[in-house]
Amino acid sequence: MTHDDFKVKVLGRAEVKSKLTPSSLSDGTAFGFIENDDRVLINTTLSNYKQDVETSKTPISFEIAGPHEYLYFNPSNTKVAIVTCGGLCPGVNNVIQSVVNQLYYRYKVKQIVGIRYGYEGFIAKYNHQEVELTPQSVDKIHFFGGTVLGTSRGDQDIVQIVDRLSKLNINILFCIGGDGTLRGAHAIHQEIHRRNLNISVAGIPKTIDNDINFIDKSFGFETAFTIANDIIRYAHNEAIGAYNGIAIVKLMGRNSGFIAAHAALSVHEVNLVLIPEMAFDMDGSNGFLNVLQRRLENRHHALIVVAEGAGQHFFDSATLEKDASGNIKNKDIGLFLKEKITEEFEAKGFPFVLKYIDPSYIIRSAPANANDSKFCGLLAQNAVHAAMAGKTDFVVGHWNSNFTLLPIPISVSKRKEIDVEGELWWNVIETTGQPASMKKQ
Ligand SMILES: Nc1ncnc2c1ncn2[C@@H]1O[C@H](COP(=O)(O)OP(=O)(O)O)[C@@H](O)[C@H]1O
Ligand SMILES: O=P(O)(O)OC[C@H]1O[C@](O)(COP(=O)(O)O)[C@@H](O)[C@@H]1O
Ligand SMILES: [Mg+2]
Repeated sequence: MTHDDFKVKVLGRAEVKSKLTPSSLSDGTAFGFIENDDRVLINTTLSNYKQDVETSKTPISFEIAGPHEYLYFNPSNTKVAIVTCGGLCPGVNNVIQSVVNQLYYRYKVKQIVGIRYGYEGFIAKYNHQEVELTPQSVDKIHFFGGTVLGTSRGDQDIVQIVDRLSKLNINILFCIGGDGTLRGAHAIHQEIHRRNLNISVAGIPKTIDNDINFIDKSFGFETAFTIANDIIRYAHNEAIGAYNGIAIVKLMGRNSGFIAAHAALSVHEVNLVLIPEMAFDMDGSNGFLNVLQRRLENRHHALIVVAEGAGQHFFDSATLEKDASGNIKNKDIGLFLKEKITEEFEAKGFPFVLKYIDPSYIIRSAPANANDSKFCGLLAQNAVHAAMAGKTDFVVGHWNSNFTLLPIPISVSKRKEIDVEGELWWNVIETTGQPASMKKQ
């Protein structure tokens, strides 16, 4: 990937050149506007910088998000739509509320509609009516988890979506969702471009899985692993309450183990973490079952956190199922571990007590915690700034302490995963004391 791949698109033909009133103090000091060439480096190490200088390469960087002085859209006749798609995630209502408030109060955009039940809401056959959104109608929604607009999975016809956007005279579409939603947003942008329409498409990264590339965290992720933290601590009591007590907590994380890894790091009592990125064996002296038995022989209890996508290689790939959006439906690795442990230890006559805990949707349907609430508000404000400046096919992100904008194709080019040779995974290994490898020897 090169520097140019990271350039955010701007709508072609400017309709108006409205100006944003600067935010200023009573003494006249104004907060600065962002220029298009304000950028933050992806890699800030000195060695990387030296290497780029030596090879005369333009280092890869992201556009910094923020208010632009010149606006592409004229606020008085701008119409905006907001849609929420994919799985629930803490903070979706905070984002909806902050987009509405920022548009209404900061930009004086008064025409805002909510699309019901994800991309489905654009399609006539479902007969979902748009809802008008005002600061009053979104007043208290941030106190609640879920999404007031409703959501859905499943492919929808992009041509019909753009037909509906045109019919409603929408100028900006905010798509709140994960990688699937962003792929959909890009497809919508391409159809808009093909028809030469001036509609901006903006993404806001929602997913508890935290698997969106080049974004250091998606909103909702932190709340999800914080809820998991409590559950793991309680599970620990179950483990220590019995001789050779084993507690297994399964956490969401379809293809990436960020929730499991961060939750385990936040608890400290976890002894084994299993994630999709790490291959492991059941048998053999270094395999999972022997590692667990040794742990029990030494300490007489064990706390295991397993991400739902871990160990899928134990299941028959011929029976693989997909959800309506084409995402893999993982088999239950928690139940599988429970069965294997029971089989093995019973056959050996090794005493144990096992509790399997699957908090499932509980970690994602709650309202956002304080840090996520703050993060949601700022992501939303920055998405509005960029969209009003005519940027399109972008997702607002966060990197190296800055809010950023990146082209949607870049954000979905690859799923973000834990590097098992990287710092985060080593932190987990050092905190849990688990072996670096659980492969057969
Ligand atoms: N390549 C794509 N083109 C168009 N729509 C897509 C594409 N990929 C996913 N979508 C749609 O985006 C929506 C959300 O995707 P999904 O994977 O369920 O959730 P998430 O956005 O949380 O990853 C679904 O309606 C899905 O059909
Ligand atoms: O709601 P569903 O369809 O059961 O999906 C469960 C999946 O949704 C998630 O919670 C989040 O996935 P998305 O961010 O892709 O929507 C995954 O962790 C989990 O595998
Ligand atoms: Mg997804």
